[in-house]
Amino acid sequence: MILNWIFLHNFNMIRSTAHWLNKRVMAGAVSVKPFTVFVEGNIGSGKTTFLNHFARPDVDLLSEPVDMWRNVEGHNLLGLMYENPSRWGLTFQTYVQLTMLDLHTRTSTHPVKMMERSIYSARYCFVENLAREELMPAADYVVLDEWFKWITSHFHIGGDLIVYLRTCPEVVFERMKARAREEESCVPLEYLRKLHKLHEDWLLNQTKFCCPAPVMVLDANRDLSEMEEEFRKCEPIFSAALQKT
Ligand SMILES: Nc1ncnc2c1ncn2[C@@H]1O[C@H](COP(=O)(O)OP(=O)(O)OP(=O)(O)O)[C@@H](O)[C@H]1O
Repeated sequence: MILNWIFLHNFNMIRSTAHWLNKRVMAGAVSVKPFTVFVEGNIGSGKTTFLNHFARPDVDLLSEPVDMWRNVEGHNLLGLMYENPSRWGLTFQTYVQLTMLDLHTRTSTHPVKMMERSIYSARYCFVENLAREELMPAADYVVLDEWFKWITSHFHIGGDLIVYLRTCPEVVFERMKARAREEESCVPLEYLRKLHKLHEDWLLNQTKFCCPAPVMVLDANRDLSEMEEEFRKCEPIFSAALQKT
């Protein structure tokens, strides 16, 4: 039932987004502001693979933000955050917010801009999880939230579409173990379950936080080698933007 709903919802959304985008392209709007896609999903859901699938000269790809957090003047902020979230949570999240703002505000001459994650998932999933798990003092949470609200009300973050790579926590847990990223070696399945729930509430159920753009849901549980088929569902939207060139 829910899968039918997702399919119909996605189909209608692709049609209306492609139509709307065509109108923008015809009006020449894309050259001013690229069609901006945020690729979201749990850890290990295949965001980088998705972005790489769309690597072409006309698409501006901003992928692997995690690399920026692993070496900040010699400090591995991601590693510190996992070692001691209560001590380093605010430091790490402040830096994530800064890097996301940098990526959001970078200008682009390409008709399509695709970003891995956004300032929204940082706030609505990761910061929220730290606070709920009481790994972040209430005062730190409030300060981060004040920054978040100020940034999102004073800058044009401007997402046009969110692609949600939807997975089961158990599936991404296996992928995460297999890729063996050093900082993630102690991440338990429970952490992925909590992040999954936060993504679901934000992007699918839309119960707690507002969504900054329409959401397209893809089944990302399939083997990464089979994901091409899912990725192709986005082609009509991106082709409409690329017609400009
Ligand atoms: N705002 C954030 N706060 C805390 N940790 C974060 C945040 N964003 C990402 N991370 C951490 O960074 C690491 C990378 O996660 P992310 O989901 O961004 O990329 P990924 O797993 O490499 O993506 P994929 O495998 O889908 O391509 C994870 O260990 C995750 O917990």
